[in-house]
Amino acid sequence: MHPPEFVTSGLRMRYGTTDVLHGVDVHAHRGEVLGLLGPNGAGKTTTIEILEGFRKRSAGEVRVLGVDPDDGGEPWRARLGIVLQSWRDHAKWRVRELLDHLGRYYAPYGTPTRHRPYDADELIALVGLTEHAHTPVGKLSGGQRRRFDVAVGLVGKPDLLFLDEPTVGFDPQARQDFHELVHELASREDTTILLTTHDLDEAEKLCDRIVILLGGRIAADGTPAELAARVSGKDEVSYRISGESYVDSVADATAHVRGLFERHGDALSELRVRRVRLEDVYLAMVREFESGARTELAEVLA
Ligand SMILES: Nc1ncnc2c1ncn2[C@@H]1O[C@H](COP(=O)(O)OP(=O)(O)OP(=O)(O)O)[C@@H](O)[C@H]1O
Repeated sequence: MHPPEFVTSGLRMRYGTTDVLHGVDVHAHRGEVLGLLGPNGAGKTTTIEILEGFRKRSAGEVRVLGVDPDDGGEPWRARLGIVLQSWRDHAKWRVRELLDHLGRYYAPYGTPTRHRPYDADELIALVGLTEHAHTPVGKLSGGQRRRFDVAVGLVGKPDLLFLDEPTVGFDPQARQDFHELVHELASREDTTILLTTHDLDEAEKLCDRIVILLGGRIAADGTPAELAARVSGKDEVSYRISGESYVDSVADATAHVRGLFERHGDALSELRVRRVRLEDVYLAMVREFESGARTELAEVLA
């Protein structure tokens, strides 16, 4: 197997006297879509900015495309694609013009297998902005602007793409288009993608693997199915019998439903089975973490 496209080991970050990353070990292989989840302030952006070479870490080992980001030169930078949480300049440039302009920076870094940059029109079509190719960037709507941000991140045909909350402000159609785009980039272009999102359904759909960061520490790392299995036994079966409502938490919903029919037959109605979703696991972990943090604080204050 190839070495990971990026890897951190014992990554620590301290702002002033506050530690925000306490030894984070995370990696992704080529073509993998990795989701970095966690509540506000967990350290996601800090982690991404260290990988991008925008922030100097306090301690730990980091390799991104085989290079320490603190020493990354232009050829290294040209292989990264970055979509920041917000980016507000270039208002007067038009969409096509600006992509064309930015694309030129990447031209010398093309390889026989990876032509750089993207053709501007192809890229504009890919993010669904063809109708706005000649609109000044400052006149795009919020969601259109976000599509444009994604195009800026992609223009150099990156090997490794960082997406920090890429779908904020997307309407449902834009969201679905974007999900298809991510799948296509990972499968057809072998692009490795690290993304943060607060939309758990999106993470479940998009990510091959998910890392949950809580208070600057990794609380979980696994496929969406592996994480959901952590609360296995918790499929929810709800139903009514003779007007009374019931909700059961069960390991094997099929067997449970069979038993219900055997015992109650026609008296059973409004049967629903709800499988465990990533959101349930995530919220349970965040609640557990927060109650632990409150206990710790109470102990300090006592
Ligand atoms: N430049 C800075 N100086 C001091 N503290 C900072 C700085 N940047 C971030 N922090 C702190 O570091 C912690 C982690 O912030 P970070 O932005 O990495 O979180 P996040 O997980 O990306 O959050 P969000 O979901 O809100 O984007 C927060 O407590 C934040 O206040």
